[in-house]
Amino acid sequence: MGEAPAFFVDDLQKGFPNGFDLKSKGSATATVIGNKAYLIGGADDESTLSIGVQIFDQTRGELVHPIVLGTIPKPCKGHSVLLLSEDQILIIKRGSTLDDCIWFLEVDTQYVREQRKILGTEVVAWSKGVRGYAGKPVVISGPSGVGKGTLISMLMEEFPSMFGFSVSHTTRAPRGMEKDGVHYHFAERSAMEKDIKDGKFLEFASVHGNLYGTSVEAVEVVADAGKRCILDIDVQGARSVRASSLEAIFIFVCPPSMEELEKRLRARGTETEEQILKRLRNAQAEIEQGQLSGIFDHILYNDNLEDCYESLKKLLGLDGNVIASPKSSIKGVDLPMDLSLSKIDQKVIINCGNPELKTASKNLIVMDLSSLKGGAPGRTRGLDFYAIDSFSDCLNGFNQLR
Ligand SMILES: Nc1ncnc2c1ncn2[C@@H]1O[C@H](COP(=O)(O)OP(=O)(O)OP(=O)(O)O)[C@@H](O)[C@H]1O
Ligand SMILES: Nc1nc2c(ncn2[C@@H]2O[C@H](COP(=O)(O)O)[C@@H](O)[C@H]2O)c(=O)[nH]1
Repeated sequence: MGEAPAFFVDDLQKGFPNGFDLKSKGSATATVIGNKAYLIGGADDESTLSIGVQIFDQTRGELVHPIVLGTIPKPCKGHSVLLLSEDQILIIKRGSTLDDCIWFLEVDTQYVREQRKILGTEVVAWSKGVRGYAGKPVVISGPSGVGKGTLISMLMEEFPSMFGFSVSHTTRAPRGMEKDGVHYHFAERSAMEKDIKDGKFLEFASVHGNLYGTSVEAVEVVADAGKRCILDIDVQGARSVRASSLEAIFIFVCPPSMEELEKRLRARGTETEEQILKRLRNAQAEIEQGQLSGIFDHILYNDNLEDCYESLKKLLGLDGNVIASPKSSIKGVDLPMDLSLSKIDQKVIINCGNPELKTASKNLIVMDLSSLKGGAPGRTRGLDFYAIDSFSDCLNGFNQLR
């Protein structure tokens, strides 16, 4: 037998701890984890309600305003919460489409703990649930001129619906054909430094005299499109991502020789002589680190471009046996304003209680937590929904799996 429904979460909303002013018009929810109550929501006006987060520390009797990382959900007309674990709260936006209704507030995951240490204050992080089964992000590193950009362009051209490029920020000047927002977000150093301080970057590094970095948003945008994210970053950046909680595949691209690397850099014709020399000086150390640091899962040698591209596809599982993503069962539904949530083992059941639910005669929508991957920093991938007639369908299905 599976477990009985854990609880109906809306009950939580009735019992705020005493001793503080919630400043809400009755739309906020409180979820208690240990000695902390996470207060989510608050009124902007009568119709749309922003989803702010405050923490009431019951031990100290203090209301804390945490640093909130990740993209904050857009205001909505109301929300429901469900405590998933000691480190994560599920938020369902009422009256939203299934593509924008599932959000996770991480309160004590590995990422949040790391950020709390770095930022020295209370931190929470949002991660939006996105549909689709895109694989782990792919980090590609290697010395300047080795051909990373060329390989990535080939991949994106052959598999446009599968991969999306993480557009980095940089303080370097654009090259002739480069477009802001496409190749890079070209940024002022002071603005970028402020954003780094505010926790908006997954990683950053000083490379060849300029600042480069991957914003959390850059990775989220790709996941929102249901695509697999590709990051073209230097070895220091790869090291930071490896140390972070973003699960990724790490690939290092090596040149056949330093002479060939120099030839490619010069032939590209995008750098001054001084910059070429700087990049070549840095290349030697990067190649050593790439091969010996243990950061990378795979090393590719880019001698012949076509051969190297074939090897890249092979290690990404793209050599002819592309597995089709499972199709989501429900599409195009708007969740009603009036819903309740329950949890049976790894399944969250959204009770829409509305026979006029547009897609189906069924009022119970199931979301399977066991298929979820990723999380902050970035999106929570692998979201899928299906409809059932009754709670017993869920229990039966669950029993059959055992
Ligand atoms: N296997 C190869 N053989 C010959 N030329 C190549 C090969 N791969 C890439 N190139 C060429 O080398 C040059 C550098 O490639 P690319 O710009 O992709 O390097 P990169 O690693 O992205 O560099 P950076 O880190 O500076 O952005 C380009 O002109 C590209 O056409
Ligand atoms: N750590 C990071 N490194 C990055 C990022 N974006 C690019 N890069 C690396 O910088 C060098 C130089 O790039 P170029 O476009 O000026 O030739 C190259 O090795 C890139 O991989 C980033 O966001 N973070």
